[in-house]
Amino acid sequence: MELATTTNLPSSDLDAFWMPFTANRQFKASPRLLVAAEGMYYTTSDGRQIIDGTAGLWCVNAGHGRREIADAVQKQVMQLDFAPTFQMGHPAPFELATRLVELLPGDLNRVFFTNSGSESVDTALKIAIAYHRLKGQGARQRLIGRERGYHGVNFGGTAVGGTGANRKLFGNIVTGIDHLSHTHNLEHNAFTRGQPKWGEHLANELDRLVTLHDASTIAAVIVEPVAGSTGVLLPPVGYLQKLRQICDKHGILLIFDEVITGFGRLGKPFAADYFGVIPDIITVAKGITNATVPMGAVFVREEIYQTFVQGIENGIEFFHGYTYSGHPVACAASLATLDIYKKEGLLTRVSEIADYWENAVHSLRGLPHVIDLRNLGLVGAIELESIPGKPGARGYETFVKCYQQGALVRAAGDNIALSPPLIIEKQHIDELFGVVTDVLKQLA
Ligand SMILES: Cc1ncc(COP(=O)(O)O)c(CNc2cccc(C(=O)O)c2)c1O
Ligand SMILES: Cc1ncc(COP(=O)(O)O)c(C=O)c1O
Repeated sequence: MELATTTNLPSSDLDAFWMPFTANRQFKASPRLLVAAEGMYYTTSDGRQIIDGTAGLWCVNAGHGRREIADAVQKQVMQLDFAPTFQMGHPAPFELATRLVELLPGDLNRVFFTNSGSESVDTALKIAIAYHRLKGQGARQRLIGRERGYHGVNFGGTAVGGTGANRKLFGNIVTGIDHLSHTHNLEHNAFTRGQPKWGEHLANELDRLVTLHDASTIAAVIVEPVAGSTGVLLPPVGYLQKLRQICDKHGILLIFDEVITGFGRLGKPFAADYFGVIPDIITVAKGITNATVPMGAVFVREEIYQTFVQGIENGIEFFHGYTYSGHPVACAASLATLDIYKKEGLLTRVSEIADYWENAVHSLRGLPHVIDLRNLGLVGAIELESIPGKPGARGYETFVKCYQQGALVRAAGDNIALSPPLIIEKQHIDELFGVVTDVLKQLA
């Protein structure tokens, strides 16, 4: 089968696909199509090579076109394309779960497989509520998220998420939700290299919510250790540690949503390792298969799992799951991905290049409309001053101009987020920031 390599798609062929998180009319009037990818580069439908500054969508950690993963997927499809894991099984998810928990800190020993980050988040939230019920504390149903948080698009993740645009069309889909303040503050932390110094005290808001609702009604707090989708907000020094302490004090479960930070993004296997804070539950997706096949997972502490299996007399302990939980082909892709991470040291490689990356990010200071620069590990953000009355317009213009001039970046409002594959070399960093610098200089 010949793969499409040029954009000879008649415009009518663009009609049927309802694109996610996209201005469909604007895109279809001037489509940006990628037709191939390898290593650090995409090939556009008009034959241009552009550098991937976003690892696709924070997910192609090992770089594009990995033959090892393709071979593993092909072999699995021909050997066992699909088998159910409801009251049935096949070897791959058991092998993968064992491999995965070896990477986790503490006693996060058990893995529930999903198909996405959104499914991982909703699974984690259901586990938290059910856990408390099984412990005889069924009143603990409140879930606490954070402003500007992103936890996917299923009902639970939307409800605990903190971005108005992602919530306003859907009303009050889940009750019993509250939010902590976000931690972004330009007055105190602008242009900070690494973790901001101001803001630990914001974690104390959790104590205020406990006073307001009473701990007996609160099941869990869910945060992204580094908030990605909103434009990269970093935890102030001490903030996550404070959240952990307050959760422990009140018997509240702490959930780290590591869909972005998981699998080496910060220079450690997980953000939990990087910050030295072990949550009760971790959600992942994206890098788990290097984005080759959709997959997610939820890691839970041993005591949570034991509460389920001991809390139910006999039979099914957790009435939850997806047709494709532990899908053979997704598992094969993930096992091959973990092999690459191990062989190439990608779960810790970022620590070797983080300083060079940091200097590249902060080299943008003083360019037109740049009001903040943020970095940690191999994540970066450029905050641009909004055009009055047109929030997001400058970010979108920067994204389109970067695409036209040779780089894929991510616009989150007027923030430009950067999160390249972890295989990036210094010459790629120079290329990426060369394009970004040129584009920023062109901004009116
Ligand atoms: C922290 C977090 N949690 C959950 C999800 C949902 O995962 P799925 O998409 O696989 O259901 C995400 C996904 N993160 C995500 C997805 C798409 C775009 C962007 C962006 O930065 O614009 C970020 C995420 O970043
Ligand atoms: C009617 C119906 N809806 C939804 C689902 C859930 O689909 P998935 O398991 O892919 O989440 C199923 C699964 O069997 C189903 O039969």
